[in-house]
Amino acid sequence: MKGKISMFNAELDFRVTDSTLRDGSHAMQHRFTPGQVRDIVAGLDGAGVPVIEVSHGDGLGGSSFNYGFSHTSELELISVAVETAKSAKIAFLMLPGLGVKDDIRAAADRGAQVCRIATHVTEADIAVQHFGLARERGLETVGFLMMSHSQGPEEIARQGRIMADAGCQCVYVVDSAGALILNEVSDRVAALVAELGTDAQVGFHGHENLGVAVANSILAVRAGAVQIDGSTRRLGAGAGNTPTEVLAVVAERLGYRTGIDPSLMLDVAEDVVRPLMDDECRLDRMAITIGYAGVYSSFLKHAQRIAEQYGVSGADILREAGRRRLVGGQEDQLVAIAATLA
Ligand SMILES: C[C@H](O)CC(=O)C(=O)O
Ligand SMILES: [Mn+2]
Repeated sequence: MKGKISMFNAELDFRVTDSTLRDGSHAMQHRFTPGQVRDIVAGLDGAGVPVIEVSHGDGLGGSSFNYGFSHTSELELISVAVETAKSAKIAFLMLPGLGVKDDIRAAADRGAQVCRIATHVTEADIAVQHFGLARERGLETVGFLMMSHSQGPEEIARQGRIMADAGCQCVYVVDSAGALILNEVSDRVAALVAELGTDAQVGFHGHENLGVAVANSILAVRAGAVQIDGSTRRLGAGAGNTPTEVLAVVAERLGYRTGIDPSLMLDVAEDVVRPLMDDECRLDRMAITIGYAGVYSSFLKHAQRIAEQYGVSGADILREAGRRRLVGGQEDQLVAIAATLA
């Protein structure tokens, strides 16, 4: 089933999905409460953010010993988000294998409207049946090619074609490691745009580990991306994501229509999200090392904890993880690296 696109961006130059309540879950060690979800969704919705993603940081089914247990079940959080949002669509993320098809059904039953399915950048084929199911259920579909820095434009285009042919309506270049810099984003986005034509849209999800997430996002738009992810106050894995409030201001300055009111967005960042954050998402030695070494951003909290347990350098663990080209799901190997270093 090809993903003929509905014109959901007709009045926007690009559509922002705010991932505070999903990617930010990594930074909050998956401890979001129903009250926090209600406050953040109300704020983002009021500021005009069109799509809000809610899930465990590692997607549906992520709550586990390996990834960290959720404070509140993500299905409950999705219900709260759906009840609270007046205009915004609620999205969820799932990684095939971590989540299963019943999770997609359950999220749809709770009223979520956008299904985002993430695979490692070379493994789009594991999501084929999930895109099919999501389309059958009338969900809008998005495909995440994670760790996109690790493959060149040609391979990204090939993997995007697999997703689009399976029913994915927007394929994202996902800079999971925050390792891509400027033209490295444009080249990948442009290759997807050329491959997919009108079969599917193209999106970009950035991380701030090398300090260029907003610039990367704008370059993605210039290369043809029409969906861009952000996270309020950058709350996300590693040094966090493209800050939604900055993206809203920069977009307005550049004349792009996002539907987001920058002033209201600044209020949400400062008055709603900042007070509930455990800590700022710092652009420090470990976060920068993640971008530099090309490591999955959500390894940060795991590496910090394991470094302390073993009395070794967190940055050394991350450098070795980059050398071994670890991918999401291999969090346990950080322990093996720490043990060797110790
Ligand atoms: C499951 C990951 O956290 C998805 C994501 O946001 C990324 O790869 O980046
Ligand atoms: Mn991310």
